[in-house]
Amino acid sequence: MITLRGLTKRYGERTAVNGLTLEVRPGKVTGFLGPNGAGKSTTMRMILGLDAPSEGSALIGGKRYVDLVNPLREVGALLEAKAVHPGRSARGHLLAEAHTHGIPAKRVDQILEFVGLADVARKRSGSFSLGMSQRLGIACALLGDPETLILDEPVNGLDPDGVRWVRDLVRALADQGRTVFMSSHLMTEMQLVADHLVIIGKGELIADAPMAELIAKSSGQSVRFRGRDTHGVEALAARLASDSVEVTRDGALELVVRGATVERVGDLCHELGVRVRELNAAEASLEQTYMRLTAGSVEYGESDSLRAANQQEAQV
Ligand SMILES: Nc1ncnc2c1ncn2[C@@H]1O[C@H](COP(=O)(O)OP(=O)(O)OP(=O)(O)O)[C@@H](O)[C@H]1O
Repeated sequence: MITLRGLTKRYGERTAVNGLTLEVRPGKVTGFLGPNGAGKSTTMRMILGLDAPSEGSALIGGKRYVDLVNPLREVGALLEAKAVHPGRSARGHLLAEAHTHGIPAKRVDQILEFVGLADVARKRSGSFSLGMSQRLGIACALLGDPETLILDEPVNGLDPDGVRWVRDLVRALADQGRTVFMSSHLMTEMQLVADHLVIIGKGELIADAPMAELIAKSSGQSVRFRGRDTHGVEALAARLASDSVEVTRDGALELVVRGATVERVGDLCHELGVRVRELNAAEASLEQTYMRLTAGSVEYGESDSLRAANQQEAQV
């Protein structure tokens, strides 16, 4: 479990992270999202003791990183700018890490096999592609078999096979009861893998909720209707509009209805004799939810008032 309490980081006048209070729980994949510059990496660096908080605290299993007796065995991390000496081989790098932390060499070979780098284990890591470097970073994170994983953009640079491999890996790690905290800008990937989401913008917490709850809340009462003829579609649209329900046309035969339930739209179709091809509650994608929630937090985005409204909605 990772516990943040009022976690704040200021660089001079600039507040990169502002009063984050939240818990990242075991047994789940928690996605960490936010626009560029939102403060994700800074937060992760503070959890890992690489940056000192200006205020507040970041604890792993109740302890600050610096107080962990055997950090590599308790928390594994992949940070974007993983520093590996380019002249060192993957195996050499992992062996050095293992040696420092009392981990047997046998584990290094196991983990190289596991991440798919066994064949290139003795090559200079400076010659690695971005995807191979990511695998080496993941190997390093897993080396000590830690209870907590902190992964900054783990799928960055991976091909579709690699992306799927990371997805299955983080799922398995969470299913084993470990705490997995990962950032990514790839919304479709995050939607597939995360159970819970933490979203920040301009260093502040925007949302901290289960994925399903967040998406359901964002979709509101949106209903997608597809008719069989324009006459029926127009009759339904006119009736909904006269009842002050928000209706948007989406092509000749489709309507998106906000503020009415599927039952209500179904009843109206029955009443008006409108023929239906499709009628369902539309679920927003994570991408739509994310864009809406962070609209006021991107540097050249919409107004702060929209964000404030969204923040209120996101208190779920
Ligand atoms: N060492 C530093 N000195 C000064 N400002 C910094 C430093 N590190 C980060 N910042 C600033 O803090 C803010 C948060 O940066 P951070 O890298 O944590 O964001 P991020 O959410 O990880 O962004 P990205 O998605 O682009 O990686 C940014 O405005 C950044 O310019």
